[in-house]
Amino acid sequence: MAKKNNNHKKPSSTVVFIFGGSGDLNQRKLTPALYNLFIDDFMPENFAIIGTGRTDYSNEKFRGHLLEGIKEFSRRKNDKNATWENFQQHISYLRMDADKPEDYNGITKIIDDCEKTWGEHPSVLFYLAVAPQLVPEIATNLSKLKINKEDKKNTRIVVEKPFGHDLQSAKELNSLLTGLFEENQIYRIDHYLGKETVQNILALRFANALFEPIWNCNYIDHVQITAAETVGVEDRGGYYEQAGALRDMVQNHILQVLCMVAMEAPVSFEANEIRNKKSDVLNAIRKINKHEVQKYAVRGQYGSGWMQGKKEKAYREEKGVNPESATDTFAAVKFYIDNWRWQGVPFYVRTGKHLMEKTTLITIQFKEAPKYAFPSEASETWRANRLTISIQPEMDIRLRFQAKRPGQTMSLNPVDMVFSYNDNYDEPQPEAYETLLLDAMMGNATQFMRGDQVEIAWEVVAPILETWESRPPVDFPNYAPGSWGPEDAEALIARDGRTWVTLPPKKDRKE
Ligand SMILES: NC(=O)C1=CN([C@@H]2O[C@H](COP(=O)(O)OP(=O)(O)OC[C@H]3O[C@@H](n4cnc5c(N)ncnc54)[C@H](OP(=O)(O)O)[C@@H]3O)[C@@H](O)[C@H]2O)C=CC1
Ligand SMILES: O=C1O[C@H](COP(=O)(O)O)[C@@H](O)[C@H](O)[C@H]1O
Repeated sequence: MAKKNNNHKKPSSTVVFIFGGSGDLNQRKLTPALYNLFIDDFMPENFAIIGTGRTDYSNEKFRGHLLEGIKEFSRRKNDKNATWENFQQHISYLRMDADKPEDYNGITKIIDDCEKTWGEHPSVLFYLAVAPQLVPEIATNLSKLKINKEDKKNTRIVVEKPFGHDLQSAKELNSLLTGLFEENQIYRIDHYLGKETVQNILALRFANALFEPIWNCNYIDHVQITAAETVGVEDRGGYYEQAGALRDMVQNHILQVLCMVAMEAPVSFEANEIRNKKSDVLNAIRKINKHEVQKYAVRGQYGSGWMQGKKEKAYREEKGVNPESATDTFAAVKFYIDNWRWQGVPFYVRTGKHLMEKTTLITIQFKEAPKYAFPSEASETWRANRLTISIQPEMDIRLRFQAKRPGQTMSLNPVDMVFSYNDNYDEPQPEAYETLLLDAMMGNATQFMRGDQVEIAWEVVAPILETWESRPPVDFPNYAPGSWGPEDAEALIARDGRTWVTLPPKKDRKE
């Protein structure tokens, strides 16, 4: 069991304002994350969490609403206890309408009160957990506050996804935000970057001399990234109709993960150094010609059907969804990165709702061993050297290689060497939002996206989006819930003589 390093820094005195305090994201993710940081002693001695919204909550009712969220959604399902009693005293609610400039006076008053009580000037984090159309109004009003004028260094704004709807709107939003704030005040969040296993990609690659020499087109045949979900769109049909799988997952989470796999070695973990290296990858992704979209990208939409013993509705029957919707609930794309390291190596990515398994998996498929002396009947499996990085729900890394099966004949079969987080570390893994909220409070923007990255990522998917929008699908719905998506997604990779990799069911895995 690996030993825990208990040396940690804490943020300085901080006031966290959560716009959308009464909303779903705060109840499910943000407050539970802050509570876990409190339990783990990462919160500063002086801190205040202020939820905002138009709902008429008293402080007490608001705290009760958040406690319900902790009980239901936190990795620590805490009942009312002494820790909660202590934590909740830091929480209050500010009723305000984000569209009314005069309501922002309440924010200044709270900051001034905290300063007086704590005897020091606090850092301020504005977390915008609201629909994207509210962001410009809120950001404009916040930029005018005294705190932003007097202390830009310690005033930060976190902007939730979606960051724009397309390249043009992302550019407009960037231009608005960077006109109001310094770039280093803006934290564009992508929660995948807060996942332990995603952050570990850099450790795996750059803290070991073992992998880096073979991490290139000389040794790697191809890379796969699967981000599959078993859930459908649930109650988010209204949002999802405007988004679709390519916008919701590929433009942000999957491209960010791809950057972690493909980037060059950073010289430091400074925010701009990491972001520069990621931007280099995004810039090197080959732009898909609109007339070739069909060759490189596949879209799908789930129909109705039985999944794990339950009858699931078709996407077109979900609440808030157009009965003739052309929105993609599945997307698969083949990317190429045109640089020295990755020339000719395809990166196959796929994501979708109502797929067979909840799994986020990265596969690094190495090339075949050079022609060797073993008789051809020794092995049925070619390309046996493979590294699979399970991001979630399992958290492990498997290195697959050939071994001789015991016996009198030379018979080879692939075996797995496994590193599992659970077997190696006894402390629980922090959730992504814990890591990212702590980083934002500490002023560490390394795992947040810079404006240019978001724009390049939109440029990468733009030809696909535009082609799909101009040519409505003729075959939707085209996959059944509980499958691995449309057949065309199998064809996308099979045409190249490859197949999608999934882990065997847990019960059949040899750990
Ligand atoms: N929920 C999730 O799991 C995820 C959400 N996100 C993103 O986070 C953001 C918020 O999502 P979510 O929490 O689900 O949305 P909700 O619809 O649950 O919450 C929206 C919030 O905005 C507030 N609000 C709306 N209009 C106003 C206004 N005029 N003035 C003040 N407050 C207002 C609402 O408060 P009130 O009604 O009290 O005014 C409510 O607190 C979205 O951008 C979403 O894409 C991102 C990843 C996951
Ligand atoms: O941002 C989003 O991510 C979730 C998937 O997140 P995960 O951490 O559970 O993998 C996805 O369900 C949602 O549609 C999307 O907006």
